[in-house]
Amino acid sequence: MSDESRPQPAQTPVAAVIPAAGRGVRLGPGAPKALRTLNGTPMLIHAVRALAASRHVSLVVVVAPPDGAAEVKSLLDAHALPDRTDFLVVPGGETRQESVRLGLDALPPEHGIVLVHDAARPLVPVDTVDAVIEAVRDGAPAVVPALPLADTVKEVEPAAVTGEPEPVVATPERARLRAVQTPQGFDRATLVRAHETVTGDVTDDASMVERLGQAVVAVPGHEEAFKVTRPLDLVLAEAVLARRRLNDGF
Ligand SMILES: Nc1ccn([C@@H]2O[C@H](COP(=O)(O)OP(=O)(O)OP(=O)(O)O)[C@@H](O)[C@H]2O)c(=O)n1
Ligand SMILES: C[C@](O)(CO)[C@H](O)COP(=O)(O)O
Repeated sequence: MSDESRPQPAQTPVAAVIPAAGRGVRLGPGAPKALRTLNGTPMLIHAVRALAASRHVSLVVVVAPPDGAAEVKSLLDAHALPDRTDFLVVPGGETRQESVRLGLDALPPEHGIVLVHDAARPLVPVDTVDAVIEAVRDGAPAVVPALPLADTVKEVEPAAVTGEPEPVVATPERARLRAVQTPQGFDRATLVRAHETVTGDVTDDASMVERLGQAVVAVPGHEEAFKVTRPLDLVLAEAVLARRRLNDGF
């Protein structure tokens, strides 16, 4: 068993890095995605509250749009957030990978467990956050929340021009596939090493740990942890918030 796969002491502090520096091109013209509102509250604030709802998370590092750190600081000051949680804001980079690395660079030394959570997944339930933390505490160097797929997936030869027919080359066995969400949880040393070592295009942090040859495990994700990517996702997110309000009776 490597150093990184030993169970973590129960008191190991947990920090969350929230990359929020993306433009949201697929959502269409407007403010940077994390600053757009859902039922009147910026998506980023929903995401920060979702992570700070875990009593294990003692620090949230928000990675703001490169020229938006001051605006994000003001937003955090203007919204009610738990007292037990500290907040830091740092400017982000050109890619998600770079933004996460800038967030990691800002972490104080004591946080041995790090969650990385997309600002674009504002409605993740706290039970999902806690399940990820628990699996890291139990000794997994990297943990992803994941769901089975509803659609059949095809591998294609991508067309040079969008909209042109694409030859299908394979159909992976759906029962073995999972759609991966965030927060992804890590033993901090493992995640830092992954960001120092792995180069090239990646779409999530756990795949960087896989490239180190370290184990990554999946725990059950949640439908409400979906990523707000396209305009219809905004409609779904506001509907989820409305349903929560009804269920909470206010
Ligand atoms: N340079 C970047 C790019 C993305 N992100 C963050 O990474 C998360 C996942 O990215 P995605 O959903 O793709 O957001 P965008 O990059 O904003 O979307 P798009 O690709 O449509 O522009 C988001 O919270 C986004 O803000 C980031 O911090 N820095
Ligand atoms: C990290 C992620 O949310 C896991 O599903 C996803 O890969 C982010 O992709 P994006 O294209 O940066 O939204």
